[in-house]
Amino acid sequence: MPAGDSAGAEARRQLALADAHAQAAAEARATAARYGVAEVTEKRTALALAPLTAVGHHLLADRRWPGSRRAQVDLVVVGPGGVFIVDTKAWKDVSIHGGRIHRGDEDVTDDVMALADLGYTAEGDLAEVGLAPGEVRAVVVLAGRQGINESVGPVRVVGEKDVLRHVASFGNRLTPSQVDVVLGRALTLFPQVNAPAPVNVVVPEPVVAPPPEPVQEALLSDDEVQAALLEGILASPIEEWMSFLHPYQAKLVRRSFNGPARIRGSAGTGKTVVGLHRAAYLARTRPGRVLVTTFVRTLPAVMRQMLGRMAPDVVEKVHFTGVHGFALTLLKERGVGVNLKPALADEAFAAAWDAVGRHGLLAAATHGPGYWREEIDYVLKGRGVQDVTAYADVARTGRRHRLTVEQRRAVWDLHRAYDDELRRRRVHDYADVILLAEAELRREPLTGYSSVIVDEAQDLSCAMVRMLYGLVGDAADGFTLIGDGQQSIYPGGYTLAEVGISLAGRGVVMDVNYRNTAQILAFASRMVADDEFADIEGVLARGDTPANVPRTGPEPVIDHCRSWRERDARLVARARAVVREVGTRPGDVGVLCMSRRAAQRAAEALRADGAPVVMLEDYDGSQTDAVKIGTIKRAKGLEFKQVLLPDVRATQIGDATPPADDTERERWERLRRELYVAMTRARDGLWVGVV
Ligand SMILES: Nc1ncnc2c1ncn2[C@@H]1O[C@H](COP(=O)(O)OP(=O)(O)OP(=O)(O)O)[C@@H](O)[C@H]1O
Repeated sequence: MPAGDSAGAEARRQLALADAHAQAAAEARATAARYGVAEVTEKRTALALAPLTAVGHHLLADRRWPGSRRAQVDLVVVGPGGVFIVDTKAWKDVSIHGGRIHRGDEDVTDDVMALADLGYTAEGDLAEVGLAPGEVRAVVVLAGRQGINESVGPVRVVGEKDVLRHVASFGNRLTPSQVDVVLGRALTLFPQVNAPAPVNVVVPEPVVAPPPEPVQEALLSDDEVQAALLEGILASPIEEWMSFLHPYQAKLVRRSFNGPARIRGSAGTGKTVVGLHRAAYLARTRPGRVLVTTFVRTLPAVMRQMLGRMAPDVVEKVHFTGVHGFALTLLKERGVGVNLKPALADEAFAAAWDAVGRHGLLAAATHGPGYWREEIDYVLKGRGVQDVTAYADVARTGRRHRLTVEQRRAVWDLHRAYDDELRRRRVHDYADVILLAEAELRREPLTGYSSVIVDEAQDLSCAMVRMLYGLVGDAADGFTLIGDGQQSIYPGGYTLAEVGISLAGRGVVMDVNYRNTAQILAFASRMVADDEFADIEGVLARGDTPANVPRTGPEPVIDHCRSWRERDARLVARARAVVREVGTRPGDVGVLCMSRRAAQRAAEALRADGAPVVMLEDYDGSQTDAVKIGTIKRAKGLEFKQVLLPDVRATQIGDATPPADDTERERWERLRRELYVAMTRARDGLWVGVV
C-alpha cells in the first residue's frame, strides 16, 4: 500500500463515525422531544383525572402495552365506573367526521384503532374475572383541547378538559370489591414500565438532566371538578349483572360461534343477561344492526330499557321487537297489505267448523274444536305446510295425541275451509302475518342485520324461526337462540332440523340459578318433575337442573281460600304484607294469573285497596313503583322480588297424577309448565292463592 493511504482511510472512517454519531444525536433529540411532550401531556391528563382517586378510582401510569416490549400505555384507570384505557395525543388540527379522525390531511384512524384493539385484548383478559366486556373503554385525550366528545369506532375521543367528566359520568357500576378484583388483574395485564428507550447507535450514555417540575397549574376549577364528580354520583344506578358477571358468562358474551348457536338452561340461569350483553357486544364490534326478538311483544321493550341503562352507547344499534311486530313492520314498509284481525279470524274458524268440522270425523274425537284450531295454527300454519301430503310427513312435535291418516285429511279440509273463510272476510290471523313476511323476505331479502338473537326461543313456531334465521343464515355469530324447553307454554313445537339449522356442537348450557331461592325453585320444580318434552334439538328431553342455587329464603306459602271473595281479601293482605318488608316496594311485586279476566279482577281488588297498579300489557320496563299485574304469558322472561299467584286451583298444584288421555295430558303438562314459569319469576317470595 503506498505511503499515506492508511492515514486517508482512517480519516474517512473517523468522518463516517462522526456522521453516525451526528445521526444518533439527531434521532435521540427527536425522541427526547417526543418524550418531553408526552411527559407533559400525559402528566396533564393524569392531573385532570386525579380527582377520581377521591371516589375510589385507581390511576395506573406508565404501563407496558400487553404483548409489546417497548410500547407504553399512558394511563389505565380502574374504578367504580369500569376500566378506561387512556392515551393522550398532542395532536394539532384534529378533525373527526363520519367515524374517522384526521390530523391535518393525514387520516390517523388506524393509530386510534390500535387503542381499540388494546381495549379488546383487555376486555378478553378481564372477562376471566367476570368483568362484563362493555366495561372496558378506550379513550383518546386530545392535549390542550376542550369541548370534544366524539366516537371513532369504539374509541371515545375527548378533550383534556372533558376527560374527567367523561370518566366520572359512568358513576358506580362496580362495587369496591369488584374494583379490587379487576385492579388485581389489570396490574398483571399492564405491568409497570422501567426499561429506558433503546438507543440505536453505541454512544456513551448522556448525563440526563432531572425531570421538569410537575405541572401544578390546575386544569379545571374546583367547581368544575365538583360538577364532574357529582355527575358520576348522580348517574342512574345499574344492577350488578349489568357490569359484572360470572366469568363463564363474561366469556360466553365474547365467544365466537362459527354459525348458529344455542344457549339453554333452566329458569333464572342468566340466559337473558348473557343475551343482552351479547347484543351489546355484537353491536359494538360488528358493522350491522342486531335484532333482539321474542314471541311476547312486551319483553323486548323491557329488554331495551335494560340495555339503555347498561350500554347506552349501543342501544340505537340494537333493534328490540316482538316477532309479530317485526313481521308487521316489514310488510308495511314493503307495501304488502295485511289485515290482522284476531277476533274476525276466530269467527272465520267458527264458520269453517260449522261447515266442515261439526258433523265430520273430527267432531267424533274427544277433543273439541279448540284442539283442531291449535293443530291448524301451530302445526300447519306454524310451519307453512303447503299440501296434505307434506302434512302426512310432519312430525307434530309436542303433540301427544297421534292422528290417523283420515283424521289428518279431515284436519286438512278444515284448514282449507278456515283459509277460505279468512280470504272471504279479507282478514289474516297471526300465523298469516309470519308466512307473508317470510314470503316477502324470500322475494327480497332484508340486509342490515349482522346478528339475530331470539330469547324464549321455545315459544316460536317453525316458520318464525325460519324467517329470522333467513336474515343472517349461517354467518359467524349471526344467529343465537336462547331458551328453555321446560318453559314452553304453547301447543306444538319445531325442531331445528326442520328449519334447516345445524348447531354442530355450538350449544351452551347455563347451570347456576341466580334468580330464585332454593326453596322457590324446589317448589316450582315439582310442577315439572316428570315432564318430558320434545326439545328443539330433536330429542325427547327432561328439563335442565341447575348445578348451583346459591340463594335461600322462606318457604313459599299456599293459602287455601273458600271463595273468590276470600281469595281477594287474602291477595290484598299478602300484597300489603310483602311491601312492609325492608327493601320491597310495590314495584317489586308481580301478580300473575292464568287468564286476563283473573288479572283484571286481581287489579280491581288491589286498586280498591289503594295500591298503585300497572298492567303488564302496558309495562315497557320503565321504572315504576306500581304492582305489576298480568297473565303468566305476559310475564315471560321477567322477574319480581315477590310473586303472587291468585287464581290457582287445588287440582293444578301438588303431586296430582297426570290424566291418562293424551290430549288431556298435553294440556295438563302445558298448564303445569305455565305455573312453573310463573313461580320461577319470584326472586325472594312466592304466594299461591288456591280457591
Ligand atoms: N352474574 C350474575 N350475577 C348476579 N346476578 C345475576 C347474574 N346473572 C344473572 N343474574 C340474575 O339472575 C336473574 C335471572 O337472569 P335471566 O333473566 O337472564 O335468566 P334467564 O335464564 O333468562 O331466566 P328465564 O329463562 O327464567 O327467563 C337476573 O335478573 C339477574 O338478577
